[in-house]
Amino acid sequence: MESSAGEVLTASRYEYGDKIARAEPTFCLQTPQTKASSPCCYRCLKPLGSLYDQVVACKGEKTLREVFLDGRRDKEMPWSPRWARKLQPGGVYLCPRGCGAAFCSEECFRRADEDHHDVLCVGNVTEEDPIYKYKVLTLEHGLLVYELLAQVVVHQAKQKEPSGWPGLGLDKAEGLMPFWDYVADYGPSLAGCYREEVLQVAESLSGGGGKTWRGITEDCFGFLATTLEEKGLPGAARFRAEGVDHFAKTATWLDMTCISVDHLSPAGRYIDGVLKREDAGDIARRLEDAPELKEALYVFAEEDNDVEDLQDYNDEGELYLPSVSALMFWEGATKFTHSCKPSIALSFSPLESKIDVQANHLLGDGAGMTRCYLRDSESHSETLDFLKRIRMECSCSTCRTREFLEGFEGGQPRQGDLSALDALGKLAFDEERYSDACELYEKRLEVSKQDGETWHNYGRALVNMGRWSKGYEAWKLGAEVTRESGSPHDELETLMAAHRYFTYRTTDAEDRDSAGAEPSEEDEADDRLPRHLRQDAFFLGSPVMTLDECKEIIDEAESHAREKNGWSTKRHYSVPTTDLPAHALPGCLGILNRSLRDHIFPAIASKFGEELEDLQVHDAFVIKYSMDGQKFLPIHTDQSHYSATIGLNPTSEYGGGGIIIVEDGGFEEGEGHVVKVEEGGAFVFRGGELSHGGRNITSGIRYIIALFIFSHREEEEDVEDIEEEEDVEEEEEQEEHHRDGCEDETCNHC
Ligand SMILES: O=C(O)CCC(=O)C(=O)O
Ligand SMILES: [Fe+2]
Repeated sequence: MESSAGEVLTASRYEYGDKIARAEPTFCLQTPQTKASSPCCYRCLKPLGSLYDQVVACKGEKTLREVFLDGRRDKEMPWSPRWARKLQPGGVYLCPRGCGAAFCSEECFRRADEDHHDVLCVGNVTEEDPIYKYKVLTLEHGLLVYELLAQVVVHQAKQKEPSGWPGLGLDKAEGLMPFWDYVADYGPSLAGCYREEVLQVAESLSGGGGKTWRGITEDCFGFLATTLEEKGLPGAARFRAEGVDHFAKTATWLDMTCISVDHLSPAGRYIDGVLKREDAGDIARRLEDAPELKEALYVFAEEDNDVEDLQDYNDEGELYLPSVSALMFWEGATKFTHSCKPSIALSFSPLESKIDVQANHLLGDGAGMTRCYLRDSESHSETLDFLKRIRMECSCSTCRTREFLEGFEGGQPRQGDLSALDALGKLAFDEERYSDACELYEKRLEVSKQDGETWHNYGRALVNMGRWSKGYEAWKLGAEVTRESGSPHDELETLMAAHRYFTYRTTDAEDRDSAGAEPSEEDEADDRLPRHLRQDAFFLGSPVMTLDECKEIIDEAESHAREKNGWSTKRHYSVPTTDLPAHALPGCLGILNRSLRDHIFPAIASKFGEELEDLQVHDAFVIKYSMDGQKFLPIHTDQSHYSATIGLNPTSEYGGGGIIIVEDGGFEEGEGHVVKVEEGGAFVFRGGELSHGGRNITSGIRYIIALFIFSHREEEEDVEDIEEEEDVEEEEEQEEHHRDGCEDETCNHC
């Protein structure tokens, strides 16, 4: 995709999370509630000023002018995160007409004026002016979407030719319901950041207040039309002629297509960062010299607590941190085909003011980029009904799968159906709709029991759903039937070999007692890890293998690679590592099995409350990072409940390297915590949950053993949870059914 309009809508191959394109937002609007405490550019939504300015502003006690013009913008902060360097000290330009709008530069102000701000600015108008009245009306009712709409309308009315509203896809808007019906019917799907107000208004209006939604919209339309006429804009007559219905339908389309932005402001992120750091106490002490900053740290806590209390509140998510919420319109965002399981996600990078188009799941060659226009999940029939009204085709693969499976009506698929089952199964897998994938694979296995590839994929889908035991059973069964049929399946054989070779699974109490390697008290409060990771990761307190053993494993792996086919690069599907499976290295396997039994499993059991006999290694392999081979491993999550990295050579033998665990919602790519494991040491973490990767090495060689471990217990509980949830949902549905007064005599519920 090249242009900001997002014209090119097919992708080449992208993995989950890959950035496909970047674009500038067309129009932005920050909510009034967050404007004062988290000041951002009126046009592009970049945070204004320096980190210091932002922290001072977050108390909301000073006006923007006071914050930015008090001459101390560059004051140093006690902690300086890398991303803060991207903030622009001094980059604040206030609208010279005095409306209060603040911009990141004069250029941004000029461009806003060119687009719409010269008309919409209330800096030099009286209370009698229609545009003033428009703003008061929308503000009163929290109608942020009408404010954003005004920007689009003015921009369009400035054009001489009726070129269509920029990228809005008017044909789609025409088929929609006007905003007043949309609010009534689809209220819950409104953009998150202003739904509260709009729903409140909806409620008060339905209670018989003087005005109606339609009345408010007619007033808005009238004020705006008059303004365009008074300013003599070329498109004024056109706007008036299109009428209020059209205006209200476009509001609906804007609401559906705009991007709802909600993130911590720099001050919020800073405070969060301070509180997550081990040296928060130190930082707080240094803040004594900077009273404004100290106050800012405490301003969001209810009482005058100490730093430890604040840290606890923050860890529990109880501390309110200053944030930015806004609506954002990007022309390109209206052009994607709808899918209930969209292939892309749109997110906003505030420091650069860019919209990122990211892959939501694996996108194969030429796969269409799709976006979901419905904000909250609705029932499938409601979705279809809605799409019909906006004349959109449903490209949703869930629908296609349902239709296809229902087509069998309990019968068996025929030979001719197999390729369609394969294709839908692959699509479901790529889109991470694993239960659909399982249903499709099960259907296929009804007629092709000896198809190893289907057994393999079926097991993978189950494992990805967290149903480890069932997935393993599928692999085992698949391996048996394919072997019996005389055409064993390579990958199933490898998987079986891995399990046969890990023999440490002992329930022998004596063995367990002699192990005695549970993590010590010091491990529980491991100061090598930041606080927020300690629930999900730990270092083992003592070495899990000797230095000689580490060396023996490296030598064995290298000589295996020399004598056989080198290192493998194809063993892992989405994030390929340069590795050798542990079960191909008999010496390594013996050492590892001992280490698992004596050290690693007891430690996991104790730290995460597991039973030893529930733990099972799913995969274990020696990885080699080198300058002329694999240098890093992209950010990912593992197919595991717990993952472990065992260091095999000293960290002094390579530059860079280590595991990087990234924080969700980081301001900067690569922001995260780096963990380095010394030879013989081990680090264990929730590999299926924490996003992590192998950090780039800059010199030398890094050898590790990576382990993927599952727990049978977690799976059982997960399945129970799902079943419980389903029960609750069914109960709720039944209750609703009764409330609605069912009149069907044959109804099963009544
Ligand atoms: O390099 C590391 O320590 C991490 C390896 C890893 O994440 C993996 O193999 O899945
Ligand atoms: Fe990993």
